[in-house]
Amino acid sequence: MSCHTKEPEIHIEEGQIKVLLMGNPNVGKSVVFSKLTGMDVIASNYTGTTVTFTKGNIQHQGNHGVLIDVPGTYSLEATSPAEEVAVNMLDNEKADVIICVLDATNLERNLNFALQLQKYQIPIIFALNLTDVAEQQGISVDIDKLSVELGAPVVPTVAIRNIGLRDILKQAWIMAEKKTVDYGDIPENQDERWQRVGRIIQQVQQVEHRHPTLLEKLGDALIRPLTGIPASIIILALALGIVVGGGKGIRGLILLPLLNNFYVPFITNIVSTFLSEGLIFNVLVGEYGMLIKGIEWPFALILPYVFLFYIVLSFLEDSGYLPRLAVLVDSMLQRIGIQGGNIVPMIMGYGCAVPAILGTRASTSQKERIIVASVVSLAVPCAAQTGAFIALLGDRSVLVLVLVYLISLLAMFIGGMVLNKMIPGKSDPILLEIPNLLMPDRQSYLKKIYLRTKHFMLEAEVPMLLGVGFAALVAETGALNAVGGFIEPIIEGWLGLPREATIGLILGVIRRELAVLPLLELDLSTLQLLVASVVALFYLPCLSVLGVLIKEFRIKIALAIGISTFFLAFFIGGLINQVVTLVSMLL
Ligand SMILES: Nc1nc2c(ncn2[C@@H]2O[C@H](COP(=O)(O)OP(=O)(O)OP(=O)(O)O)[C@@H](O)[C@H]2O)c(=O)[nH]1
Ligand SMILES: [Mg+2]
Repeated sequence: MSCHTKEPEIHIEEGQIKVLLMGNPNVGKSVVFSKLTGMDVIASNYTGTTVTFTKGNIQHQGNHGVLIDVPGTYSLEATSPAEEVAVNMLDNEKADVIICVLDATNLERNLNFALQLQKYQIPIIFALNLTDVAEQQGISVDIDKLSVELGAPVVPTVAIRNIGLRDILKQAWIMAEKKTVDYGDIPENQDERWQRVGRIIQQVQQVEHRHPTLLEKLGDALIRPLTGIPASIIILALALGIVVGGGKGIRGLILLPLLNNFYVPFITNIVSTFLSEGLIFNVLVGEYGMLIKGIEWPFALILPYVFLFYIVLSFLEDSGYLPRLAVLVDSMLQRIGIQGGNIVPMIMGYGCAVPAILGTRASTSQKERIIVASVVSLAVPCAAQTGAFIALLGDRSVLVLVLVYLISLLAMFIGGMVLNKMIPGKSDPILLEIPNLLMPDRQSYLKKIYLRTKHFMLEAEVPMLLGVGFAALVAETGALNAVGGFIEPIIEGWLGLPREATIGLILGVIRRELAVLPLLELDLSTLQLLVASVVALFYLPCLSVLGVLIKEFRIKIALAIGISTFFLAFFIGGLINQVVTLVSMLL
């Protein structure tokens, strides 16, 4: 998952070979890519992790080449934008070699794809991956026979442990030398192909019937409603407990005391030795001081939650739990016109909406993509905004905190149903693939958490500093009064909030959590907290989300999403204020 969306350009120099990494979804291509290139790309245990291509450099004994990580695809007739990327790469890139990764625990389906690839007449090396999991399941494959059947080298690999990868690299150059290949008779149609696959499987694969492992039993239990639903409730509650409780602990016990007892006096002292009180002094270390809030907000308030959220999310991703959750909620989601598989990008939206929206590329219908992207932009608070909500409400009113999240769920559901009715077309029923339940690989798990947290810090700190600086200027120069006076009827009349709440609305344009954080500095009643939080929840997708919406859909759709969330924010927030005020007057 990455918050930047620029697609790399492929540039090949003289003498370099170009290698495509292809295969069915979720077979370990991205792990192979990371290991061979040393570049960090995200790998997760579900279909559709990679939705665009990434290019990296490889070398072997002084030879150089370019390796391209491609989204997984079930067949060469693309059914989703992600698969389209893969098929286009094959058609247009003139690769010297293809490394086709096969899942040893799922050989039949993988071989079907392998045979389809052969018609391109490009040299192929097969990496028979996940052989560790296959072994646990009692599956063994005769590598030599498979290699003869496929007319190409087959290398057994365990990508997460680097096993077999050096061999793959060596073979890549050997095969690139061969300009022509001969795969013999390539099956013409699907039926012939499946028959051929069946014959190969009979020749090369042996399955020893043994008792299912504990992980396999657990994996099954998590899908069956009777055991799966209670388990999902426990898992989600546990996840919430870790993020909310853990974040609060880290913040209250470690970060805030450090900040208030050491950092703030220290920095205020330094600044006051150079500056006397005045505008610049206040912008730096005053109420909204850049050096105070610009550090406190991202590091002490938001970071603990973002960090813990990624610890939990990455675990759910790598274990293969998310597709299991998707099966359980499938019937609920069908009601709003989307398949269960879309729960994956939706859950990712609780981290950041940008990768969530990109993740919809794995979806097979444009209608579903728009529904998921809209719902995530409208009502799913990102990890940073969740941190801000907890900071604002955790101590003052847990009830409001719970209400905000219930309202968010309700809005997702209603929003989805309305869009389902509004947008023509229907979603294709597709069987969701359930991966093996895996124990996350410790090294890649930690790396992923590190990458995501680092990315958040880089992405959040600059806008946060600028935003805080802007807020300080506006507050110190009195410009806020001018703006505040202009929209007073809305802020004070309709929403019942103090004029200073306008700062949140101005900053919220930049990032979602900035719509919430300025409220911390105000003394709000419980009702005001609720109203302000609801407005902040729906308010606007942040700038980078708007950017990705424009890129992924047409600008018209991006604008429609932006404008509707904006108006809904004021409408729903105000409605809550007016209704509660009226009811309390009547009582
Ligand atoms: N046990 C084990 N796990 C593996 C191995 N190779 C990959 N994995 C895990 O399998 C999952 C899928 O890996 P990815 O690299 O994301 O798969 P992909 O083929 O890139 O998937 P898409 O991008 O969705 O097409 C991840 O959770 C990996 O950690 C392996 O050899 N053994
Ligand atoms: Mg991938």
